[in-house]
Amino acid sequence: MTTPATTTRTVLEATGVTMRFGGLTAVRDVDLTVDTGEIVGLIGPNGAGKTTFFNCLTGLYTPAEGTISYRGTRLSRKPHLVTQAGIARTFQNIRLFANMTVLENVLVGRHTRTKEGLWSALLRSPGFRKAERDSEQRAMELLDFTGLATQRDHLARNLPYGEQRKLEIARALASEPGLLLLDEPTAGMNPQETRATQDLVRAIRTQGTAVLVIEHDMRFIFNLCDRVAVLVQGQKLVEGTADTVQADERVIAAYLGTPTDPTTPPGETPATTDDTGATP
Ligand SMILES: Nc1ncnc2c1ncn2[C@@H]1O[C@H](COP(=O)(O)OP(=O)(O)OP(=O)(O)O)[C@@H](O)[C@H]1O
Repeated sequence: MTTPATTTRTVLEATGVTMRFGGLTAVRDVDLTVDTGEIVGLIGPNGAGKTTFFNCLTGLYTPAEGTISYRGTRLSRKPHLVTQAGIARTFQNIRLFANMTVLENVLVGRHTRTKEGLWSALLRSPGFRKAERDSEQRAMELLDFTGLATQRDHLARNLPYGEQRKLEIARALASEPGLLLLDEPTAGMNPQETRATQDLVRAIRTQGTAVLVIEHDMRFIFNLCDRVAVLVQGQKLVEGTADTVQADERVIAAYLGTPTDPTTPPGETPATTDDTGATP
């Protein structure tokens, strides 16, 4: 099914996405697009709904309302099919295979791009061995790209924290995504590692993968992103360039936690409860 409004440049188009947990509306009527060659930031205070929105995009959650399309085609609600379609992600809490090597972790990320089936693998057919060699070559390219090639045989759990985050990115890239979702990629990093991650994300964009990134480090976001969307209490409050977002008083109010509802445009009455009666 194609979405007529989508342009050929649009990689991701999310429209009216709403996700509820019982009485809590964690994401409310959020629209967001990411175009080819873009790095888009998603920011907001703790509990604003950023990770929940990512989980809706990747099929981990099924939104109550809204549509999500990748390159004009509605996405399946099954995470492995979303990856196969071209969206890869990293997680806020690192999810590596701790007792596998660095190289093996990246090879796992290749599985959606390997056509050889179970019997081919069990019989170690020539086709399977060729696919295995190609996968390993691509995995090594990605380890070079992310600066992890010399650690290829180290166990993932023995890597320093910053390198584990890089390995998560390498593994996500192994599925050859057109869109990469990064959930707090610099959490726990020192300033030098954060700058290196900034360069890495730019390089990923240069290689043709659009990026949507959640991050609390504002310097990182404003230095890096072409466009920034701000979520507050599940709603998109503002979207624009770094300058637009930084100058918006409602964004400042949301971060400082002023008692007025920052999602209410000036002159309107603030909403205090959601439609289920719960305070968002
Ligand atoms: N599985 C869940 N069940 C119930 N409530 C949830 C669930 N996941 C998230 N929430 C709630 O939804 C709201 C949004 O949470 P979410 O983790 O998406 O926010 P966030 O913007 O990613 O926050 P942070 O920056 O702290 O990671 C919060 O109130 C959270 O408690």
